[in-house]
Amino acid sequence: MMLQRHSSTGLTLTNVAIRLGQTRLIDLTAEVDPGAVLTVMGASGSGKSTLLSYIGGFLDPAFEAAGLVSVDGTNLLCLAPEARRAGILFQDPLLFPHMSVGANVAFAIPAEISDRRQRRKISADILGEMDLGGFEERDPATLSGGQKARVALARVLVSRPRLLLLDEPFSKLDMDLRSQMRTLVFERARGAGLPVILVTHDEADAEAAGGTVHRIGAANG
Ligand SMILES: Nc1ncnc2c1ncn2[C@@H]1O[C@H](COP(=O)(O)OP(=O)(O)OP(=O)(O)O)[C@@H](O)[C@H]1O
Repeated sequence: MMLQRHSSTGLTLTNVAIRLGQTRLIDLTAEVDPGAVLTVMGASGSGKSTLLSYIGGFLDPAFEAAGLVSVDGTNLLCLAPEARRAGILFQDPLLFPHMSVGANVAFAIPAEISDRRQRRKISADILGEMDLGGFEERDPATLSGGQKARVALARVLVSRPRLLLLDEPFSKLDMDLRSQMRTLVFERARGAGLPVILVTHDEADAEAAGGTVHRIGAANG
C-alpha cells in the first residue's frame, strides 16, 4: 500500500510546559520536519512519556500543561484524541488478543474506507510490506516479539497518522531485530513525510533516528 504523501509542514511544539505539582517536567519548543525525528532522552521519571501523552491527548489530569502543538498548521490540542491521528508505538505492541492479525490491522483503517474487500486488501498489502505476507489469520499470541512489533507498525501506518509518537518501541527487541525495526520505522516515516517524536534511553536509537536530540533533566523542584 502506498501511503499518501501529503503536503506537510511538519510538527511544531511551542512553549510546551508540563508540570506535576511544583515539579517542572517539560519545557520544550521544537520543530520537526516532515519525515524527521526529534529524539527525547532523559532519566526515568523525567517526563518523556508524559510529553507523548500530552500530544496524543491522553494526559492524566494530575499534570498541568500548556503550550501549542500543531501539525501542518492544525492545532492538535483543539481536537479530540482520536481526531488528532497520532500514530503511537509503545514498548509492548498491545495487539488485541481476541482478533486475528489481519483484523488487528483492519481495525485501524479509517471508517470512510467501508468496503470490506478493500479493507482486507489494505491489511494484507501492508502485512506483505512488513514481511508478514500470509499472516492475516494468525492469532497474535503465536507471533514472535519482532513479528508483533511489525504488526503494530502496520496497524499504525494504515490509520493515516499525521505524526508518529514512539515510546521506546525498540527496547524489548534483541539487537538485530532492533536495528531492522529502527530502519523500517524511520524509512516509512520519511517515505510518508511523517514527523516523529521518539522517546528512548538508548543512544543507538538516537543515532539511528538521525535528527535532533532533546535531553530533559531529572525532575527538579
Ligand atoms: N498519573 C500520574 N499521576 C501522578 N504522577 C504521575 C502519573 N503518571 C506519571 N507520573 C509521574 O510523572 C513523572 C514523569 O513520568 P513519565 O512516565 O513521563 O516519565 P518517563 O521519563 O517516561 O520515565 P521512564 O523512562 O521510566 O518511562 C514521574 O515522576 C511519574 O512518577
